[in-house]
Amino acid sequence: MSTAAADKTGGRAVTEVAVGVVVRADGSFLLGQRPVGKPYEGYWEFPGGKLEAGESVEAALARELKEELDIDMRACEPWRTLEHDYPHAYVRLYFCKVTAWDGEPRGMEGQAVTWQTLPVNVAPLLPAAQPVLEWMLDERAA
Ligand SMILES: Nc1nc2c([nH]c(=O)n2[C@H]2C[C@H](O)[C@@H](COP(=O)(O)OP(=O)(O)OP(=O)(O)O)O2)c(=O)[nH]1
Repeated sequence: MSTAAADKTGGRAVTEVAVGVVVRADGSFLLGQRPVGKPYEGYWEFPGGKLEAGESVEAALARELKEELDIDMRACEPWRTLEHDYPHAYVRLYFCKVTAWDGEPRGMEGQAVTWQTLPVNVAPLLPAAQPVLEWMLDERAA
């Protein structure tokens, strides 16, 4: 018998993803460009990646930020969760604000990285990264 969850995901497993909104004191935030060979290559995204088995969101994010950007995360605060149905996967994204880290971010996988403010001047963004910009605008207006 199908359940609501199975209907929503089309019977697929949910891919859980830890995503960092890495924010500097001046409000600028980091975007990276997805490397060649990944789904949506060339699209801009917030840094992060899939949780490994048994891994917490925070541990996954710290690992991904080290692997992708060579920074050591020091402070991370869970922010919002978003689900998105892509052709390649049904994803659940755990967005966290990262406000303290050691090191200077650089693209360790050959990807471009950029500090941005609103409105961003890069495109396209991943479909499930776009709402983050609206959340930031909402917070700024509050
Ligand atoms: N990092 C990140 N992923 C996002 C964002 N928005 C969004 O829909 N996603 C999706 C795209 C992918 O389906 C998934 C992340 O998986 P990924 O392939 O980048 O993860 P990974 O680095 O662990 O990949 P892998 O090469 O190890 O398989 O989440 C975002 O802003 N940042």
